[in-house]
Amino acid sequence: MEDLKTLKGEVDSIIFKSEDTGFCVLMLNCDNDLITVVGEMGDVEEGEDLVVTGEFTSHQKFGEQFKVHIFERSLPTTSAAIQRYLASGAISGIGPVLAKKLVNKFGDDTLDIIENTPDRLTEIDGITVKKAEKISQEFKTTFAARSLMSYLNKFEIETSYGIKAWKRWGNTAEQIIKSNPYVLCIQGVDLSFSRADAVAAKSDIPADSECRIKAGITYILRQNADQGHTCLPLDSLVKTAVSYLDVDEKLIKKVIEDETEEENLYYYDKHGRRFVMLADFYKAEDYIARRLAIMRQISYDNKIDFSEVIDLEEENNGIQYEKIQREAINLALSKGFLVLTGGPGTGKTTTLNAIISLYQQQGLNVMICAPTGRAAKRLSDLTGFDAKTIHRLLEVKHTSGDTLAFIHDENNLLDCDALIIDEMSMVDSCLFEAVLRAISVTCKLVLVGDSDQLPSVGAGNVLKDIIDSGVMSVVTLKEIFRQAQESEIVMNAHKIVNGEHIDLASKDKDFFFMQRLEYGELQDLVVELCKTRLPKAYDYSPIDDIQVLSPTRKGPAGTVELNKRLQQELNPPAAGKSEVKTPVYTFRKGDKVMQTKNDYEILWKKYITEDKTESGAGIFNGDIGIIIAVNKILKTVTIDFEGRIAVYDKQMLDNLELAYAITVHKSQGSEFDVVILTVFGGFDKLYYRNLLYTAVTRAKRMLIIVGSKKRVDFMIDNNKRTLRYTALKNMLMELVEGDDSGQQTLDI
Ligand SMILES: Nc1ncnc2c1ncn2[C@@H]1O[C@H](COP(=O)(O)OP(=O)(O)OP(=O)(O)O)[C@@H](O)[C@H]1O
Repeated sequence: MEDLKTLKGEVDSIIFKSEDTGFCVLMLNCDNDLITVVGEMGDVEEGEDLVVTGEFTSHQKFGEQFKVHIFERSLPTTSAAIQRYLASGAISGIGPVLAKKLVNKFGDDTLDIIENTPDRLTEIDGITVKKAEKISQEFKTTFAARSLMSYLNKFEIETSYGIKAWKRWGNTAEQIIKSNPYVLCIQGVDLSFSRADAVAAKSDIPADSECRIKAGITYILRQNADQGHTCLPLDSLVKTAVSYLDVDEKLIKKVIEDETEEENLYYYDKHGRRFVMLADFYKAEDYIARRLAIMRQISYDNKIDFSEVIDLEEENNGIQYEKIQREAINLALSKGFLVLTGGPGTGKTTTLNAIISLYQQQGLNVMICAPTGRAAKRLSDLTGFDAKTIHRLLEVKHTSGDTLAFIHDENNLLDCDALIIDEMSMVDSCLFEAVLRAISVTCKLVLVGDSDQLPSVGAGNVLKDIIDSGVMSVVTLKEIFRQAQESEIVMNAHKIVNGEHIDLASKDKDFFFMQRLEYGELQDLVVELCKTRLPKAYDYSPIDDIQVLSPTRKGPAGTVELNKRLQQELNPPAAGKSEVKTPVYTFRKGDKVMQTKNDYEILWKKYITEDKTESGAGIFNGDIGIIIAVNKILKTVTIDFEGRIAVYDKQMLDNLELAYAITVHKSQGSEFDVVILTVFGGFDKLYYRNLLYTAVTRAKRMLIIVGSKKRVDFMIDNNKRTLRYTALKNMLMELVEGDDSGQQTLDI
């Protein structure tokens, strides 16, 4: 940033412009010198005057470019520039012909007349009073957008935030932001609190102003929601807010009180302690609790015995269900609500298949879904039914402000009589609320999952809260079936979850341990296994079959470093393989990549046959794909996400990572033929039992742990279950308190 320069000139031509991000490539005419200028400059048009501050950078292929950090724009002043500006289509309703007529008539005053005395436009043939008004209005709207971008740009806030604010508040955006810059932190615009705080400080908004405290409290609650909490104890929230905002405790308490009166925040009291909840989480957990309580009540008397149909199902399938499996099937048929839980190999899928089959025999329309694409695919493979992701089932609806809404809700229910959700441990409170809103109260619901897996990425602990409430029908399968006992992956997973140390010396089955106590050696071994040993010995594909997992992103055994090594070995640079660089990674054609954030707007296309395509929107956190093309000029990357083809621009690449190695958290809900897990070094708090259990249960055929035996034992001993503050369990218990409807929690 030391060599910042300022250029002034007129926009000669626009080479590329992204409507979503505001990223532009344009030619700027600076005293008849044409300079390539790149950066986020929003809806800039040909003919405009620009003042850009930035630096010259050298591009391997395109030569010298000027990279913009800050830009200011002013409207063109000369007749020629005004004509070019209007002819470019900047103001809708004016094309090249009308632009010429206007400038011929009004010369340098054209824009002034359009803005301030539009009735004079009627002096031109064909412009009615109505059209003149419309043109003037259009000009003012466009001008307001430009003014907003320039205003934000003064604080070095990127145009992409301006575009989101503009979409949200339109013409009034600038005014709203000037009086309260913290509105930029709302969901959908998503500027960080500290950046909005910097704008406020420069705009002389006092540190103890109500708008700052409100935004600060929301920020603390949202940050904690990102860690999984749907609520926070009032005392901790106040303490954190006092130190973070450096504001008097009384003021903080008063703002929280006011916010609860406005219903932006809610209090929830449990075990004599007061908690504070953001409105969306309060409403989600409250709704879930009420709906489940109703479902429980509806099936209060349904104690029908389905033994005969279960006998028949056994006969048809040549299988004898265990007593506990029969109980689960009977509950699913009679009660209409069931949580089916248990570790690997305990018979969940077998039980589920019987439930689905019997539902269908009863003429019920059954739908099955899972939270991620990979989990849905696995479920389809195991059950033979077409399982969808929850997002696809509910169908994402686009709303202003980028908030998530679904086409299926209480006004447009899903046409199903029974819904099965697998990998329920990954479903957060808001998503489960959306599911319940989209099904009728009489729709049967079976939730399948393993509550010992890591909890959902989003806030809430739904599966565990429902189980721990003790008031809903839950069947826990504990016995490991004989076939599954053959697998050391399965047996060791159960030992891990029970806190038993495992035998790492065994070498003859599917579970291997390779000790490496030096980072370089550890990386070398991971590379060697992926690149040569496993492909040679077992014909596993390094990209499709093998997945490297690590508890952490950081450090030599973390995913960032491992990805760089693996990329270098598995997909090195080569002539004809174009690439694009981001601050963390270089992305190259052929790379295995992963989306790291839910993005409901990314468009994709799927080729069904050569000339038939299906299209849709949404690439989600954890989706893994392969880069099939890189456009170096536009800095776009085309990715094949298991058949869905999506094009990413520069900004979207921020949410993309190399995926030769991924964190255990990101692997939730997926299974891979071979998992190589690194367990060495790193922060103690990332090395705990449930994380190891989740990693081990991702492997279908082979698991190889590379690292330190001491660290593996430490993980098994560290039973710090991540504490989550949530309200659902208590809400449910309160609602059914004293109601003895005979729900069963079977734990055999
Ligand atoms: N009643 C039964 N009698 C005999 N074998 C059974 C029975 N139930 C399940 N099995 C077998 O036990 C093994 C594990 O069952 P299943 O795949 O249903 O478990 P799961 O809990 O879904 O496991 P995972 O979570 O690992 O997929 C399978 O081989 C299955 O065929």
